[in-house]
Amino acid sequence: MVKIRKPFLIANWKMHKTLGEAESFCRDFLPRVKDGGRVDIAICPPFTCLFHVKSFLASSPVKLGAQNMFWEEKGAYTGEVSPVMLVDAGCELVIIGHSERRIILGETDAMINCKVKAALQYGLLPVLCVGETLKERQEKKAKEVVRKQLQEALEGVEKTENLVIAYEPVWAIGSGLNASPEDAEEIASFIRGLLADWWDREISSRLRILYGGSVKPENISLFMQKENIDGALVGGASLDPYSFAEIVRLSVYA
Ligand SMILES: O=C(CO)COP(=O)(O)O
Repeated sequence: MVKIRKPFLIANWKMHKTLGEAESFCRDFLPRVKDGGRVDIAICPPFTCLFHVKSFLASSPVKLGAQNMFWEEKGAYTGEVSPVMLVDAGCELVIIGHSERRIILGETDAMINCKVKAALQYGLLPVLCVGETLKERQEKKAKEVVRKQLQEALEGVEKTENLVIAYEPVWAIGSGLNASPEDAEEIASFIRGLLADWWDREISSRLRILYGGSVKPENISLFMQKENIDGALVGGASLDPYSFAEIVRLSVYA
């Protein structure tokens, strides 16, 4: 199948890696992904490693991203990091609304909406995460939940191509239990349909929708073969340079 959208593979390291470990990853990973023409690749390290990782990415096609940010430019917000600071550290993208932040840290759809708007305002590509819990899936509410999360996150956001949506069912994250490629495709296609209704079909057909949740070299091709899945947001398997490089390689040839 020929897709018009370029595959996008994003490593979300979550709260893993010291400076030394990040450096060692870069030394092993970057020589394996020299050809950036056919796929977009990004690494999202913890804040403490951003600037250091950027120094290794200078001559590579790999982009730098953050895992979160606050929406204000500066001020008395102890512990927060602003979009301006992320751009300054070399970031091009930022993950917003990850389920771990929603569930463990109490992030609301309204906060996520502020973050999406701030990312766009400061020139960062928002990677907006949505996805249902196991209970919601069992109650057949997956689409309803995803629709509400998307609607609230994009409230007041002008139609734009500078957006990536990551469908990450909560029960598939870090569990080893990936969603079936068919279930993931059903939701990805639902998301594309919503964006076509809310914005327009042209923009919606160009937006990249990623799947996330227990992606590994053994299953990436199955997801990439689906019409509406344009890549993956990878947690655990992105911590190992060889496994993430293999995921990138397989995503191009699926
Ligand atoms: O949360 C994820 C990526 O953001 C997925 O994590 P795992 O790949 O470890 O399941």
